Amino acid sequence: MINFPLTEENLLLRQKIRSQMREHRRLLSEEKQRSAVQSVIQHVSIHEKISLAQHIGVFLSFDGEIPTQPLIEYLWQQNKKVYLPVVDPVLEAHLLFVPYHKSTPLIRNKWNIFEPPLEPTQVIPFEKLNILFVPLVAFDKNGQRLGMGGGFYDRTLQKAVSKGPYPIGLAHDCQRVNNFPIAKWDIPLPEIMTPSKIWQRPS
Ligand SMILES: Nc1nc2c(c(=O)[nH]1)N(C=O)[C@@H](CNc1ccc(C(=O)N[C@@H](CCC(=O)O)C(=O)O)cc1)CN2
Ligand SMILES: Nc1ncnc2c1ncn2[C@@H]1O[C@H](COP(=O)(O)OP(=O)(O)OP(=O)(O)O)[C@@H](O)[C@H]1O
Repeated sequence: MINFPLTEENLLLRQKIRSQMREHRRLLSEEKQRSAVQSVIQHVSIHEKISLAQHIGVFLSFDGEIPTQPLIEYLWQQNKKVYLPVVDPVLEAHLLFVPYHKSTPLIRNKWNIFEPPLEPTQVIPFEKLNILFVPLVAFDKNGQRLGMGGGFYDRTLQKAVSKGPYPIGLAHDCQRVNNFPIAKWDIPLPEIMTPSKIWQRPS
């Protein structure tokens, strides 16, 4: 459902889908969350692009997202370098990526999401990332995504269109919807991993 520009009604529909999907994922049991990340690690372990990658952007989960810490530990074991997003204090609604090691201290940002402290000298040039795992709230079979509504990853993905990391969405199966109103700034993902399968964007 493409809509340029979004009508008031469609903006409201996007909001409604966001709150429903956030509630669904928050209601998943701890057991379901634990098995979700183990299934994702299985997909990751046989993923060719990931096996070739050196620098991988991930995120620290909140609000019922697939818990990424076990995935990060798996990537560390594979000798991958892992990076986390930090909200850019200068460029509004942009993300910077900084290294994440076992000993990196973490602080809560204004949404209670853990972030490493921002050391400007540590920021990796975005195009050096090979893979970027992307959080999302809802997705469809064409790779369209709805995020938290801040536009952070839309802006980040725009930078990845021509050069930069290969983006892979990460979500629970229950976050898939048949369709939702798409905005002109929404950038579809080539691939979305859920516990049950990898959704490839049809070409
Ligand atoms: N784990 C993780 N980290 C992430 C994201 C994410 O989706 N997941 N983000 C992906 O973009 C960015 C954070 N974006 C966020 C945007 C809005 C809200 C939020 O809670 N908004 C309030 C409403 C705020 C308002 O409108 O005043 C809410 O929904 O209750 C949280 C995070 C960067 N880090
Ligand atoms: N590439 C962009 N450049 C400038 N503004 C943008 C861009 N992408 C999104 N925005 C703005 O950001 C706001 C939020 O966008 P949207 O509702 O699509 O966020 P989202 O995809 O849910 O969030 P996120 O990308 O952080 O997960 C919109 O008002 C939109 O105008």
